Amino acid sequence: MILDGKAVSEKRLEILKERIEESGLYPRLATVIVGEDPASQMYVRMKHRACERVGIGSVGIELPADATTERVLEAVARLNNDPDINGILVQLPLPAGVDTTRVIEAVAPDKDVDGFQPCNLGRLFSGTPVFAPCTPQGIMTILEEYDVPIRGKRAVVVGRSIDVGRPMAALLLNADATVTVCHSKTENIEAEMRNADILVSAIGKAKFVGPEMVKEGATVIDVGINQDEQGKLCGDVDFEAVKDRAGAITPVPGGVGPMTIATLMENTFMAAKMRTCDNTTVW
Ligand SMILES: Nc1nc2c(c(=O)[nH]1)N[C@@H](CN(C=O)c1ccc(C(=O)N[C@@H](CCC(=O)O)C(=O)O)cc1)CN2
Repeated sequence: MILDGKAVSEKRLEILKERIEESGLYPRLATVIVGEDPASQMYVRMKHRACERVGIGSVGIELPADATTERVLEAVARLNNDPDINGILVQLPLPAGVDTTRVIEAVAPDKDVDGFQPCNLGRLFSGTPVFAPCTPQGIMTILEEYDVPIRGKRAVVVGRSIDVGRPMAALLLNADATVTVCHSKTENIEAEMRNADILVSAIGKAKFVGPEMVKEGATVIDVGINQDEQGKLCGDVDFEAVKDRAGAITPVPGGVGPMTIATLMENTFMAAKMRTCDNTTVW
């Protein structure tokens, strides 16, 4: 079975559009991009287009590649204090000269629709998430939409990044999976991966996952955004080689990527709703 993230994202965006209309709210997202990385520019454009589609206002802050950490922190502080902004997203990766940790930590937790701020990651790991990072939360939505069983299953997450691997492990654990996180120092990684009922690959190595690493019938989730030898977009999984062994698999493109953006829209609406509840939020 192909897990069609594009189709799921379309469905979720349509539902969200209706909910936003019914709410009478006009949520607003601010994006911050530093530098001119073409891929980051494309993702930010996609986010603004999605905002327009569902009825979320958006503003884009563009800073030059040589912006200092202080300059980026100033922009974030201004957005934190702007009562018209519900969600703030700092597009990653930031240029090498900018301290990513300081910038992420500076985002107000109740506007952190990316879910990377330590308060939000802490809540996620304590089992009481507010905003979960968009890519792993989008994967949970795909699993839910396709009724993939999680409780009691063995899940293996390959990659331990703050934006995908670690929060993915927390979300699967919160859903009662038995979770293993593998990384570059894991011994006998293939044996770990072959144990997985749900295998999530987020390592950024083109076609790294072959059929010999996949248990027959496993659900395989590919978070990779890589280029193959011909420069064509491909995932971490060798899709053609693995698809007949897997029980279910996400393609690249059209799998996890579109869900990242749909989830960002959902998080932004949630931020706007939380603000209107009592103007204090859970923080
Ligand atoms: N602040 C953030 N930065 C980054 C995040 C994030 O969640 N927050 N994730 C990635 C990039 N990303 C969104 O920012 C993203 C990546 C891919 C896609 C997507 O829909 N991809 C399409 C293919 C598009 C193409 O043609 O290249 C797909 O997979 O079908 C959306 C968003 C890193 N930075």
